[in-house]
Amino acid sequence: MRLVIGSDHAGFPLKALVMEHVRALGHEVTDVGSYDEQPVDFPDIARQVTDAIANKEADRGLMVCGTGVGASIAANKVRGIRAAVCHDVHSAHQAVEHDDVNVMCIGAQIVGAWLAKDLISAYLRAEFSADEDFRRRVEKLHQMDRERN
Ligand SMILES: O=C(CO)[C@H](O)[C@H](O)[C@H](O)COP(=O)(O)O
Repeated sequence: MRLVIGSDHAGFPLKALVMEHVRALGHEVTDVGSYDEQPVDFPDIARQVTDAIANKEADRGLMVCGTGVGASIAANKVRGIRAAVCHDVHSAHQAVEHDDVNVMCIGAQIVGAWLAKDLISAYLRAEFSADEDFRRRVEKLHQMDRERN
């Protein structure tokens, strides 16, 4: 899978740690920053992550900010993006299986490196279910997207 990964300053240390894990799992990673702990606004990074997905340069995204909250709010502003904060392994795979989440957001102030790696493994392993109930619900999300101003 082609993964685009981004963080703000608060997420940078954890992003640096987990990137190696993502590559070790055999995925291609594009890092859109930040590249150090200088303050940067998470919406700017979210835009780069979501652009890569919208332009089909990446299949899914991963964002790391302090809590994951700001990153998910920003990413969800973009058509076609279904972002979620996932801080437990069950949510990390079910978000994809049921809701076709394409940007997982994690908080570097909330989870440590080992849990982050487990969350990312679960997220990247998961695939959107063929179950018609889940497909119908996500289609309704697409419809809401189309109706946005
Ligand atoms: O968690 C975040 C947004 O939901 C951000 O990463 C920041 O940690 C948070 O906004 C605090 O900002 P600060 O500039 O790091 O104090």
